[in-house]
Amino acid sequence: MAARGHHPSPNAPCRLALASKEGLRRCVQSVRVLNEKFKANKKVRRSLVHDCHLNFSIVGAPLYIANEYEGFLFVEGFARQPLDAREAEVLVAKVRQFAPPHADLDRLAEQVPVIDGADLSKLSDLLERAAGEIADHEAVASQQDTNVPAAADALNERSRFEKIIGRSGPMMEVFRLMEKVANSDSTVLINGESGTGKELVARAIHHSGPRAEQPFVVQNCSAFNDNLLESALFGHTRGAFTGALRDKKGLFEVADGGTFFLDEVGDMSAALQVKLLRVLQEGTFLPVGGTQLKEVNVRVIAATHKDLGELVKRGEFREDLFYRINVIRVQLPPLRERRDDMPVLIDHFLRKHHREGQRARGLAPEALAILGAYAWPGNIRELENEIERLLVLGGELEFIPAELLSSRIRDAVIPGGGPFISPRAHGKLHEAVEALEREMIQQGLLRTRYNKSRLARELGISRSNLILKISRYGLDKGLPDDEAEMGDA
Ligand SMILES: Nc1ncnc2c1ncn2[C@@H]1O[C@H](COP(=O)(O)OP(=O)(O)OP(=O)(O)O)[C@@H](O)[C@H]1O
Repeated sequence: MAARGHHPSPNAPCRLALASKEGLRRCVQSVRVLNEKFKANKKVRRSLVHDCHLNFSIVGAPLYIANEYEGFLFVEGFARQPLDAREAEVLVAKVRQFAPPHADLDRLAEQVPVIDGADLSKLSDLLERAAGEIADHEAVASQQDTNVPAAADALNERSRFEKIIGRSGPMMEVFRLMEKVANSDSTVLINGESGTGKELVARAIHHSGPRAEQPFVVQNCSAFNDNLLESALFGHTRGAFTGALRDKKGLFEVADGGTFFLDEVGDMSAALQVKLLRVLQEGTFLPVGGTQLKEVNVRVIAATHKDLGELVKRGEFREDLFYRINVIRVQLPPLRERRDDMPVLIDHFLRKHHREGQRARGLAPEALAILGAYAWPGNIRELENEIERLLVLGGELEFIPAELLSSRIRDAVIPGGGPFISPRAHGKLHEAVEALEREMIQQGLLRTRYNKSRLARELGISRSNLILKISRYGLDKGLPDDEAEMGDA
């Protein structure tokens, strides 16, 4: 609901930090923390304020419809008081991690909007009132449609891991293991290349276990330098370092009662590995600059694309920590080892990214063949991005043709980038001639933007003959109507 859509902030530091994928991820993650807080405490019906990874504030009001928490409305990207020199320096250092390499970071602090005490409480009231009005509106709407609760029940009855798509042998293994670990509290290590769904699996384990109503907190251990990561994970006390103007809770505290997903755990420094081991063994930690141990009850799910066993051998990862987090290991197979899942994944992403007015029902056989032969270094994330792109470019066609695939993918499968006409030196002559004819017509249709009269002229055949061939080769699926034909028909 309210927290689902995320739009670039007009605030300059946020905009720069949102320029990178990691920056966007961290921003979404900061907003999610507020969501988790609301979810964790259903008694909170007023606005809450939370600091994001850039130390800006986010104020959010929970949205309850028929007494069910549905999300929250929020405003983000402002400071509660003008930044002092040290805070400005910290801001620049943080933004630099995410901003494009040559971005101008001068005078960044001056561009931060400030919403102080009185205005902040007005803003909070406004958000609460807006949430109230949405709830009232929804209550009226749901009275008009008594079938809505039944539909919601039907949805809940579907598979526990329904967001994770896959039917291949390796994925069925993963689901079996997930079923086993979901109800336990044991630490889980998820191993897999980038984009194989590690975070998705961690979320699903959390949401199908007893901690589902508690926070799910994510931190990527390679996103920060050591000091910032330590402070993010364990918090700090006022005065712990220059610029630490107040006590700050760490994410382990935020995750208390819930699950902490530590991504890229293999990138943690030796010092932080010691602290993590202590939380795992004793449930306690010391905030930066603190003298009093804090106690938490957090389930840790760690992930890495690295071979931790190998890191242990090289002395880069503590052996005792390795054994502590490697209690249950979920190995996520790369896409190239589960090609049986490609059709269902493609179908899933076509539905997921379908926009109003698009007709695409699938990909043309050539496109599927090329996707099936590609090595997918970026795994499912890369496949999802490609399908989203194809829908933008060819969504108005019923079957998206291979010509619209990214040249990166086409070139990797067919060196030289096509065209897709490959001479056949064997087999029946009439079959080879037909294959060539089909390819020429298909590519011609794309080249002429489906102008059959022009293509018929180019091919030296009559328009009616071309139409017959188009239908014979099944190339009419997704073609615009004749009347809509553009150009000189
Ligand atoms: N089996 C799957 N079914 C549907 N979507 C998937 C599946 N696996 C991954 N995805 C989608 O692919 C994208 C990448 O997944 P995710 O972020 O979980 O991967 P990751 O392994 O954690 O990546 P990284 O290591 O780069 O952080 C997400 O949009 C996710 O929803």
